[in-house]
Amino acid sequence: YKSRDIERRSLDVDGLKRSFLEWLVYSVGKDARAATRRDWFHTVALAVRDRVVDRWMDTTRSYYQEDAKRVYYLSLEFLIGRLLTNSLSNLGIVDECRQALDRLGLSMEDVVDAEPDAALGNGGLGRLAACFLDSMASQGLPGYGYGIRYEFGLFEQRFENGWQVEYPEQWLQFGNPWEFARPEVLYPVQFYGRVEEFRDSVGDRAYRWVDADRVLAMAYDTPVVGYGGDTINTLRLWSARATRDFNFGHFNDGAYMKAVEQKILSENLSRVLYPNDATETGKELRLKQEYFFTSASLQDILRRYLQHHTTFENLPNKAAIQLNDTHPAIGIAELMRLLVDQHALRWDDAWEITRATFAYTNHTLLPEALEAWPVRMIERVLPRHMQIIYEINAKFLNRTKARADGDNARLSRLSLIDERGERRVRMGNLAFLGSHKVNGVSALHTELMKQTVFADFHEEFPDRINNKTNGITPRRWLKQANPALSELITTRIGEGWISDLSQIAALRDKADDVVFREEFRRAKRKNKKRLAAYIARQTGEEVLVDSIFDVQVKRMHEYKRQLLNVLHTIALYNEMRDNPTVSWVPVTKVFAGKAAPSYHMAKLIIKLINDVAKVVNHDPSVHDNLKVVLLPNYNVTAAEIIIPAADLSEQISTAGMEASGTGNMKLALNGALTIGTLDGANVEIREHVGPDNIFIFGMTAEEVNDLRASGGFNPREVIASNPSLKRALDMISTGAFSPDDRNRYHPIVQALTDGGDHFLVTADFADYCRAQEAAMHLYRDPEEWTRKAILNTANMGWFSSDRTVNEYAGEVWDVHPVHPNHDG
Ligand SMILES: CCc1ccc([C@H](C)CC(=O)N[C@@H]2O[C@H](CO)[C@@H](O)[C@H](O)[C@H]2O)cc1
Repeated sequence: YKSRDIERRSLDVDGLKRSFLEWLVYSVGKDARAATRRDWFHTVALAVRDRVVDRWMDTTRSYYQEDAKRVYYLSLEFLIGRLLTNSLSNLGIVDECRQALDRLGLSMEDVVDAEPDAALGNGGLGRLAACFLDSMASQGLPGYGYGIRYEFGLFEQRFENGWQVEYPEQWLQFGNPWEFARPEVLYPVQFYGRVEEFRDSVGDRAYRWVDADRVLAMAYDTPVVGYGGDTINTLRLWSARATRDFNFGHFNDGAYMKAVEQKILSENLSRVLYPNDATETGKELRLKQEYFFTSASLQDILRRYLQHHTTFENLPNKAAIQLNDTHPAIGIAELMRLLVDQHALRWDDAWEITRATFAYTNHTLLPEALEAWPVRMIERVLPRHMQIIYEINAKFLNRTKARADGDNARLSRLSLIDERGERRVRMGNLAFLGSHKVNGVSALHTELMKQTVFADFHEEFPDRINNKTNGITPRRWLKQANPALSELITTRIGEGWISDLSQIAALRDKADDVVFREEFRRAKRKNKKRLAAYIARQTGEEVLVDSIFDVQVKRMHEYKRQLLNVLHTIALYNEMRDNPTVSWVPVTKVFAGKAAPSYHMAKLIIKLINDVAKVVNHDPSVHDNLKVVLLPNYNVTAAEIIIPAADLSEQISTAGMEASGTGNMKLALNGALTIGTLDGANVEIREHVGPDNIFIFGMTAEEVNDLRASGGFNPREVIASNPSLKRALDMISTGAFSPDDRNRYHPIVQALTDGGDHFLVTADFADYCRAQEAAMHLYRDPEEWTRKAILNTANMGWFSSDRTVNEYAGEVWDVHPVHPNHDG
């Protein structure tokens, strides 16, 4: 059915204006005079939905009609951000909407700013999932996202006296106009209970999971508008519901809290996102969240499949399930349970189908981030799954034993169970074993996976590990975030680059075009003015627009080495104070990023940056030559303001520790020059932009490994031999930046000295300063700087997530674009 009222779907200014007024009055229930910015946002969003729903249904209908193979991206995180500009831009009606609002006396910016970020993720992994959704829809691939509809997303970060303080992020407070509640899509999910063994109809041993607690998973669907609006895919997020909202028995006994206890406890499952982005907490509720959304998603996937099929051997040809890290890896045991216990398949058949259906992406090698759930906990929370994991392990080790010829150390490394100390289930091993393909997220990372965490598995299954270097969507991260540069590019090479970023290479020869360079600089300067205004609003600091904007924006983590940047900042500060007559290149150090609330060292680094900023920004002896700002509450929307304004992109992690990075890609695409180590995707960025257009420094991953293995590294020696490093560290340790608490930074200084400087900050300091000087020196030559900046933008085409998802589609998922027919 399609509404005959074509008005409702018209994309012209008048049609939009009328829809806005319709929705405001009849849905938001407000008169234009009384409407708030938020009311107008809801109104515009509802009107945009009208322009989406029909094509959404056409898309889904086409998938059914063609019984197309679908991709299911299972992720505990989707860092979506705002959706209004994205939807308008992908539908191609941004200007029409702006004009319609204008005629109503409204500014588009005000309406856009009223939308809260959907911050359903921590950082890289969550944002990658969101970029992949945009790319799958824009490439016409039948891709579904499955996750959790957290009531509270990633916390709001505020600074109080320079310290990070977390506040609940209530994104749903005023409702979410983009989601469609699906109360009829409801699945039971069980926890606890016990397993009963029985003989099935043919006398075979069978198992049933009984006396378990039940929670209901209810679906909320959000349309994913592809570029051009041809394909509109679905993001299905699960919300926990109690099987019984209210217990009258308890109520009648006056036990009011008990009356709603089950409801509260059940709904806790989708209450809040765990704010750790690289340290597993081992909390039972986290395990239950992982199982909750995975079980509901698999039940939904099988229901959809069984609408066209009666037996399961075809499942791998109709569904590709991607595990976004190990967080949904329990899904392997869950699919086995559904196939064996509920659909009575033979074990081996079920295992073949499971392995052929799943694929797993690893996003980190950090030991503390690799999930390993206590056997005792899984036995209690998911008793049947623990049995199944044991069975999988037994069959695997029996099969492997022959090949291991007595190398028990190897067998115990391969085992799904870590027998050392408290017995734990290695979720990475389970994910690897239960998948037909396993990938890393950059060329270097994938090689390191084969050499370290999965070395034994790589030997066992030499053709399973493959590389899929990350990417970013050029729609949000260039077209929408940087209209100044996008319009310039489109005027020069047309707009094909938006859906095929490889076309941006046509800008290469524009690097030598002095006029284009001037226009490129003007676009950058416009973005820098916008950021300067944002910095003033957020921190009160006035920064010099023509200073070099040296940007490090990412989660706070020791391996990302914000500390190395701070030490350089202090060294530069000292040099400027020592040489006030020198004509310095003015520098604005821009930091932003959240620390996991329980990660105290990261929170101390935040305080240090704020303390250094306080001293430097108010020291008249360096005037405006150096400003340090730490912007609060870094999220997708803040990134869209900061990234287009950056001149220098800080990608300075200890080599071998950043799996890929994606901020590095966004910054280079927006014309920033990278200063970085040969880590993660920095290696491939250098290959594409050219070694002359990037500032590389520091040890390679191999050198880091050797140095660590040698055990011979003594940071105190390095510090003693580097006066500017020593001076900077002495200032920190003597309270130069914390006169109110001189020992505040003892833990940091300790970690960098006697603590062995695990992240090799002191070891890379000198070379980092050399690279910084090279960058400052080049910045004195705007023409040469701009030429290199243009060559960065022009050579970042390969880092589009369209390329990445097409590689997955061809080499892992075996899925093909479907072109929905919209003239149904
Ligand atoms: C169990 C707690 C936890 C939560 C999240 C994670 C993520 C894997 C951390 C993460 O976001 N990793 C980042 O993933 C990006 C996308 O592939 C990469 O670009 C980053 O290098 C990587 O740090 C690990 C552990």
